[in-house]
Amino acid sequence: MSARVKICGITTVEQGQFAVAAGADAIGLVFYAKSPRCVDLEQARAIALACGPFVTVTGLFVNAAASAIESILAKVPLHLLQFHGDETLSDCERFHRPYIKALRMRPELDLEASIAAYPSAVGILLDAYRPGTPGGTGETFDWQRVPTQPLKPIVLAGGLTPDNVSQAIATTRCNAVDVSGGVELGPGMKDPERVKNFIVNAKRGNL
Ligand SMILES: O=C(O)c1ccccc1N[C@@H]1O[C@H](COP(=O)(O)O)[C@@H](O)[C@H]1O
Repeated sequence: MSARVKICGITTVEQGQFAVAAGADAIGLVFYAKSPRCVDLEQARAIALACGPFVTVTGLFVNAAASAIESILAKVPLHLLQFHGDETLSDCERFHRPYIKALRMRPELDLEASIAAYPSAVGILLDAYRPGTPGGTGETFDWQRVPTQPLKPIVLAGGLTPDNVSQAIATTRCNAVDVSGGVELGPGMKDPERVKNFIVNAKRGNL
């Protein structure tokens, strides 16, 4: 099976459309004010509606207030929630939507126990750990740490690029990848060529 691909940090309708045209299975809208990729409600709604059916529109949150998430859900048609902070199981479950939980690969992280803590997640996203930054760092982690028989489907993230994504999939045997910085010209500016190459290389399958 070829890998599922999410292009995260889409900031314009045009970027959403070219990601979908290039074969993205999912796009990500960042609702985290400190990110250079943060979108407002109007932008987010326009992008979500422009992606067309059968594309998973994902909302990324970092320790957001429940009321803020509710306001976004009332306006923006999100299919999947991505919790990228320190959200607990009940924080993730309270919206009754499919969700993925991001775990940052701190050296001392008990990965098995951390995955088991989110039994209702549709997947667990593994990202690099940089102290003080919740994600989107453009940094990789040791792919050998990805479990070969995980309790939950794994989404691999962190520093992926068109050049390393095939190797990342071959090493981890994950069937979903997420990228932000590795397909950009600058923060928030997706590069159509890099997006296309990333998707081609991810979907080419394991090396
Ligand atoms: O993209 C962001 O700005 C962001 C901000 C805060 C938390 C997560 C964020 N992005 C997610 O981080 C990972 C790795 O991104 P990168 O490819 O290394 O740039 C990915 O899952 C993004 O969705």
